[in-house]
Amino acid sequence: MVVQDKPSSRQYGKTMDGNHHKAEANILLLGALNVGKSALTVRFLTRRFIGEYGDIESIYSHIDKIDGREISFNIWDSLYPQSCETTDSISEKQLQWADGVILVYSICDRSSFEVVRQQVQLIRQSGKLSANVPIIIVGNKRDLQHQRAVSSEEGRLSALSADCGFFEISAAETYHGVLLVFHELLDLIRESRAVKKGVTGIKGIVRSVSAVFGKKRE
Ligand SMILES: Nc1nc2c(ncn2[C@@H]2O[C@H](COP(=O)(O)OP(=O)(O)OP(=O)(O)O)[C@@H](O)[C@H]2O)c(=O)[nH]1
Repeated sequence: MVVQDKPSSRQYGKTMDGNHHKAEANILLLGALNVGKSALTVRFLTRRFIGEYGDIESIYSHIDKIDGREISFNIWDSLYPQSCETTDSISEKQLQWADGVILVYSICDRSSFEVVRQQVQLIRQSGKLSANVPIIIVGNKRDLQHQRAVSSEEGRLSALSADCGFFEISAAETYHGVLLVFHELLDLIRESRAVKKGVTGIKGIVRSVSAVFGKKRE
């Protein structure tokens, strides 16, 4: 694992013509304070849950092998700005950098769910190219059922209405759920790149048909 301390679009972003010449995905994690963004990142990178993470904003680089192919993940674990209005909680630079976004809330913290709802609107209504960026909404801390403040249905519906993927997971309890989130986002990123190039693979067609007929994808 290589820890990068300074987000840099020159180092990790797309090339000047917007193409990626190697299998690389820039993934931006957003969401309110204390929802588990760092826990998710560290779980994905190390398979471990260490409990306390500190307030560090970093880009982590990690190479993974998926279906026999090497893919380089760059993960921007962001800090929710405490002093800003929610409307300023995502920077232009972050959105330009990101190939895909994971929006995290805690199922026990209603206000963190509202932050995600605002952030998804902010992205989708930005009127920029990045408005169509693939997004997955994640309800974390699923292990804390007794403190649940947001139902699964509500989370799922919000995601559906903004054309986002949706997962409920516990970064504390399992690695598998976290892995699924990143792999699903990678699939969406690949589809989005194929659509931009005018090529829609069989998987994309299956997804479109599934969406029309309401088949669950999880
Ligand atoms: N029970 C439970 N606790 C979790 C889970 N994920 C994270 N936590 C705890 O929630 C707290 C916040 O986790 P972080 O990963 O630091 O959250 P963050 O969103 O990165 O927080 P900031 O850096 O403040 O923005 C820590 O005490 C974690 O141990 C989970 O799935 N279940």
